[in-house]
Amino acid sequence: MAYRVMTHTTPSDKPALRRELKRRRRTLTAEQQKQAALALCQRLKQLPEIRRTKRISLYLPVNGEIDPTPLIPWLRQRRVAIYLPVLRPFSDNSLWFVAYGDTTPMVKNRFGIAEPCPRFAAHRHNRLPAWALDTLIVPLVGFDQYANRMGMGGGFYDRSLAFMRRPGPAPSLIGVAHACQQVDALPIEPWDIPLNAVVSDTAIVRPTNAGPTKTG
Ligand SMILES: Nc1nc2c(c(=O)[nH]1)N(C=O)[C@@H](CNc1ccc(C(=O)N[C@@H](CCC(=O)O)C(=O)O)cc1)CN2
Ligand SMILES: Nc1ncnc2c1ncn2[C@@H]1O[C@H](COP(=O)(O)OP(=O)(O)OP(=O)(O)O)[C@@H](O)[C@H]1O
Repeated sequence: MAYRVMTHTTPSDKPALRRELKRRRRTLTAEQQKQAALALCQRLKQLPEIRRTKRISLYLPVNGEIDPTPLIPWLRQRRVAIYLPVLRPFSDNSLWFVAYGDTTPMVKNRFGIAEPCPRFAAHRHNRLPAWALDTLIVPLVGFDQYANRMGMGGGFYDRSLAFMRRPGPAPSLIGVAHACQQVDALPIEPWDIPLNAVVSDTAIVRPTNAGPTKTG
């Protein structure tokens, strides 16, 4: 069951809503987290976008985020190349996507999230810009029934995905979150890039014509 609180959210409520949703996921037990991760990955494996992916980005979960990593063995079996988001050095809150394997050297970034180390990421052949991926698994703090998203608030994904506004490559964007991170309606910001779907441990949400559009 999705929680339903804080309807009719206005942009000024965003920081409070973000705090509340981050708090909710931190209260889940280790067992609940494990079950949610498995249920999430079962759903992800059914998605056409994931079944045809060749180059996908995932993330390593922190602070109660739902864990997409049980998908990794299945992806490796299918010879899918796996990438992780890395904070781009000398750039304004945008991301690179760096190849991730068993032997990739890792360090913690300034948010305490493990990522491939800068020396590894510095080699061009180890990384891709977002437009060169075919699928991105996007970590969400919140989502609604129209597949609108709320992230950590840094604008990292929005900035890295700004190319989606122009003609050209358009990777599939799959948001993931716990069911308890669903709210009735999220405020839509002009810079928001629409997702193809949100997948939780209990549902797959696709944007519909019935919902608000995100054209700003
Ligand atoms: N697991 C994971 N990796 C990810 C993201 C994410 O949301 N989840 N990102 C998605 O953008 C990027 C990192 N973006 C982030 C943006 C803000 C905060 C943040 O404000 N964190 C703490 C403060 C921690 C600190 O300053 O030490 C907070 O929650 O208050 C963290 C990560 C790339 N990697
Ligand atoms: N394409 C962009 N160019 C410049 N600034 C941007 C862009 N996209 C978002 N921002 C800025 O990033 C900040 C955070 O945006 P928002 O609160 O929507 O984050 P979010 O969607 O929750 O985070 P994220 O994208 O990291 O998941 C805003 O102040 C916004 O102005």
